[in-house]
Amino acid sequence: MDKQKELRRQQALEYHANGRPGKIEVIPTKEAKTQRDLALAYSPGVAEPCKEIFNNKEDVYKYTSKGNLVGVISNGTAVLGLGDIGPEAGKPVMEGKGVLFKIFADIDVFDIEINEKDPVKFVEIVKSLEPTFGGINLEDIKAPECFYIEKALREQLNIPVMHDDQHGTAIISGAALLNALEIQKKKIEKAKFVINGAGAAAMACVQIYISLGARYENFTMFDKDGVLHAERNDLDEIKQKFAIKRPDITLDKAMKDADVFVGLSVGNVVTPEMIKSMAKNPIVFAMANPEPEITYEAATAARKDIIMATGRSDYPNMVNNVLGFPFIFRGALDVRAKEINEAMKLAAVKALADLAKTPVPDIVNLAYNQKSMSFGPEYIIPKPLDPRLLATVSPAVAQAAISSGVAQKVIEDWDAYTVELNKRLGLDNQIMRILGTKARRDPKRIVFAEADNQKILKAASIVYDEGIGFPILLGEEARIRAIAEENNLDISDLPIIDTRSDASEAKRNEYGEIFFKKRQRKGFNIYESKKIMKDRNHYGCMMVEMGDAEAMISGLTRNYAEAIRPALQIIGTDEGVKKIAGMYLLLTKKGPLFLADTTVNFNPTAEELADIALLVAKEVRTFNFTPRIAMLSYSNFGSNNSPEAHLMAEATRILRQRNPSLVVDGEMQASLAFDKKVLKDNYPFSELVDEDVNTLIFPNLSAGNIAYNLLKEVGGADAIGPILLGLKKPVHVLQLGSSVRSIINMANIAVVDAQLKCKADTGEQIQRSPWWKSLKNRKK
Ligand SMILES: NC(=O)C1=CN([C@@H]2O[C@H](COP(=O)(O)OP(=O)(O)OC[C@H]3O[C@@H](n4cnc5c(N)ncnc54)[C@H](OP(=O)(O)O)[C@@H]3O)[C@@H](O)[C@H]2O)C=CC1
Ligand SMILES: CC(=O)C(=O)O
Ligand SMILES: [Mg+2]
Repeated sequence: MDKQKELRRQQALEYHANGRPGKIEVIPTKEAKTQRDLALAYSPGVAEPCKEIFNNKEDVYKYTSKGNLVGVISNGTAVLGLGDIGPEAGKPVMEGKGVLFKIFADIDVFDIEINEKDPVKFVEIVKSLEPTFGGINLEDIKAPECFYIEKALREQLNIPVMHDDQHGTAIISGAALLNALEIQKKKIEKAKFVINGAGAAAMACVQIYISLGARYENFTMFDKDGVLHAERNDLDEIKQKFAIKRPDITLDKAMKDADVFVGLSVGNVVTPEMIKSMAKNPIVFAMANPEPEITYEAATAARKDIIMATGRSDYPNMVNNVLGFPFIFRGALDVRAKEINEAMKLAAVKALADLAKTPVPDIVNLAYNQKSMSFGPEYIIPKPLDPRLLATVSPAVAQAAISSGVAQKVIEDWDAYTVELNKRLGLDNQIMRILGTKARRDPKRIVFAEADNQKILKAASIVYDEGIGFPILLGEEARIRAIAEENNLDISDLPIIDTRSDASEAKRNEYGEIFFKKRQRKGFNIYESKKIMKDRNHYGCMMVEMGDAEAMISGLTRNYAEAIRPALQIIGTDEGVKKIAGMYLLLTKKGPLFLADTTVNFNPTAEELADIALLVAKEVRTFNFTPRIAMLSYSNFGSNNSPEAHLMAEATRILRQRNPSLVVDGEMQASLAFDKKVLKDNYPFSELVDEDVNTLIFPNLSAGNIAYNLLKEVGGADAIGPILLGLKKPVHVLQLGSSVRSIINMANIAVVDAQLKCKADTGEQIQRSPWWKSLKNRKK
């Protein structure tokens, strides 16, 4: 295994093993702290809902989590393309599906791995679980058993049951196929299909293609034993429908002049020659996971007129059932559908296909760092990070359930339903995913000034491996290599600069002279200016200033003020900015919150507080949020006459004067900022009465710093920062004790910041560097 693959393997294992093993946990939805809470949650209080449900079974939806709980159930017989690896080995995938259900559609999941291959017994087991679940998503169960299992469960259960590998895949690939055919100007009735794989996913796909207009006689299908032909006596009823008369057809013969290839089998079974022999404007969906039947690179190199899709997220056109199951179940659960029927599946196909043709919103372009993604060969289906999927696919499915008579609950107000869906999604959990994707589209060079720190080095190697940026490591080479070796980190592609070494002397002198010009009347002579370049923070900032890198990350082991000073001396503040400030982004249950100043200014004046708020507002907008600012205090709108309360009232006044369109109010208590009812009842004049506050400005550094630390440590919020605001170029200083994860988050933010600030620098210099070439090659 090459080193890169080994690293990824280790990271995946570490990801799963770190902290609480696995990827999911159960969290109570009700207060369960006091004796009273416990008496309600459990005995004696719990007996009351029990009795209600006993009298009326339907009330189980009212008093328990059943209505939002899906069972992801597998016996591990066809796990991804890994085959029959058993229920325990399949559990990480099932937990993963649970994660996707939650983050994309706010559906809770119990993953259930069953040690039973006998389909009849399997059905009995799953059937007995009906009381627990609002729906059942069967996963990674091999064909042909899965067909019997799904059919039997659908017939016998009163809750929606869907085998994801069959219908989830069929729905997504059906939508992608319709759009690909349209772009390639082909008619589905006439298209010739080659299907490799005749298992769960493939059989459902071909059946949906038939419902969409494809003809049986235009299919040539293969399984492990070759082409499905009439003389074979091992074909079950479903395979027989696709059997052809010619037993001598091989995959390469079948591919000649085919319009569409669909792979749902195993990786690397299709050659470039086969792709070359296909008809004009071919469509290739190589969907085996994790290795497709042919790589994206090989297929697109073989044909320029191809539309190519895989099941992977790292290439254009990801045709993967993740685009379906969360949203389909959301719609089905919300109308308490008894089943997921053909009408609902076709509604999902149409909704997905149509969504791809509508203008892509900024947030999706931002996520994929595209100026304007639009319907075409590299965008035939919406992106999984598209926040519109939930509010588009789920209502279509719900509507179809209602019209086809399987819904037990009717939605009257569709607008309100859309609002509810969007609320469920919450932009907060998307924000880092979006920033990560954006960073990866246009990675920048990041100087890590303290690369001889184990956490930094680990983060840097992940930043490189994930394509977020190109780390340049500052520090003593032998020491850095030893740490890498000890931690099994591959840093062979990363440049290391020892700022103290003789080899760096020329550069030190060059930077020193420039530094001297900047600081000669501020206490530095030429000798000191050159000498100070031995300091990694000075050297790193000079690299950013001179365009030898686009961003710097420092701190962690240092005094904060000391780490910022070189940035101020060398890079300086943005135009019009008098003072820099520090902000934290906290991902809380109430959504993302931006807090300032948490890091830099001890006791700002009212003018300075207004400056800070304006800097924060600008940054918040780069995250694609509209800033809605509360100026915090212990006083509400003049309720206290102290100088501190006046300070925030005055800062609010100045802010309004400087930017009348800004949504801001204060001074106010933090609790009031989040309690719209109390705000409305008592202060109906406030600008924030109908607003969801997302930005908090604190009266001084103590308050800001204490608040973010409490939110992080006690409130369970994820903290990202400190994000330095107001510098001309991105330099970020880590807080002592930052985790590897938060260093990576900072690198993401630094790269996105650099994309905005250093547009001119992404040229030749990066492209010439060996690590850029190697990363590009890996991504191809
Ligand atoms: N992108 C996506 O969204 C999805 C992708 N998949 C992928 O599709 C693949 C199949 O999954 P699934 O249908 O659930 O599994 P199944 O086990 O039900 O089906 C596998 C099928 O592939 C056939 N097969 C195996 N090896 C070959 C080969 N060398 N040439 C031709 N056919 C072969 C098998 O043949 P036989 O019938 O003779 O055993 C069988 O028909 C997996 O790689 C999976 O990851 C699955 C679901 C969704
Ligand atoms: C995507 C999926 O469900 C599979 O590959 O099995
Ligand atoms: Mg699957």
